[in-house]
Amino acid sequence: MKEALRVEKISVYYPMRSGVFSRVSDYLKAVQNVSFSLAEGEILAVIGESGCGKSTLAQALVGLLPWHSGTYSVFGKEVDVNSAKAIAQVRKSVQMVFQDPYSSLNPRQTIAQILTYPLIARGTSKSEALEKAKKELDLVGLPNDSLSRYPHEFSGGQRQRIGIARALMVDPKVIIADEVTSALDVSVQAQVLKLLEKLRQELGISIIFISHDLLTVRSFADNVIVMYKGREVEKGVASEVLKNPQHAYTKALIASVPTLDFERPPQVFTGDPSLFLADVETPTESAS
Ligand SMILES: Nc1ncnc2c1ncn2[C@@H]1O[C@H](COP(=O)(O)OP(=O)(O)OP(=O)(O)O)[C@@H](O)[C@H]1O
Repeated sequence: MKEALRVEKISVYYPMRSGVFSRVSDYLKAVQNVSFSLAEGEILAVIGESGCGKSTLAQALVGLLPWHSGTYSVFGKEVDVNSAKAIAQVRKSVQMVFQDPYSSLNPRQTIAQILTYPLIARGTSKSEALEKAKKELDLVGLPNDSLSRYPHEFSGGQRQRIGIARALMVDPKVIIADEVTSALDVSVQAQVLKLLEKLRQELGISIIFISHDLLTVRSFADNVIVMYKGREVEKGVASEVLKNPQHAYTKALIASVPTLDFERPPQVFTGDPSLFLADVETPTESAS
């Protein structure tokens, strides 16, 4: 299968500021040396506890955050990760759908304005953009009369569909879905997952699926990366990693979801958390 994305050793740091002049005094190393490859039509899950760097990774992949280091290729073409402009270009083929369907849509804009903006900004005519918006609304299962309505007139699941339709407006090859179901009811979650699966099947779209929900990841994703404190600790076929985890942290993560572990009774990890990183390469680069 063709490779959609290849990321080698991406690191993303947040500057920490202190003092009267708000100088950068240190860096928070939110993502450190994470590598992966994403094939066309693949669903790759990224899991790990809150704060482990999943959203930071996602945002860096679409140029919303600067890279500290690493290399990036998109459909075989190397991207200059030191150029914010070059990474922003990636958004022509890599689109992000955000966690919160309530705040990710501008409440003052109609759905028509929200959907057509990315195309009109690129020079497409209004009528052509509107035709495309109707097509994408149809694909995500919303009626055309949604176009004249505002985000508050829709349910959470419908808003998430609108978020997905907005991403689809530029015909992306990859969608990064950052916790797209976590704000939704269970039954609505299933509908959104079904929609993502349809996009993969019908359009061959690859999906990076960021989630806390290990049960969903086990059934939905092909492969998984497990992150802990900004680093990858384990990766592989999702069903295998979640059935037979090798790393102490993955085991602990799974143990916190007792229903996932059919073969062993529910257990709580009581070991030293620092052991999780014992077999992970320690980065040597400096933030300066
Ligand atoms: N804008 C920011 N400035 C400084 N630090 C940040 C910023 N955003 C996130 N962080 C920190 O970076 C680390 C990684 O955060 P991130 O949001 O990527 O984690 P996450 O795994 O997506 O968490 P969650 O599952 O809760 O969304 C955390 O320590 C977080 O506090």
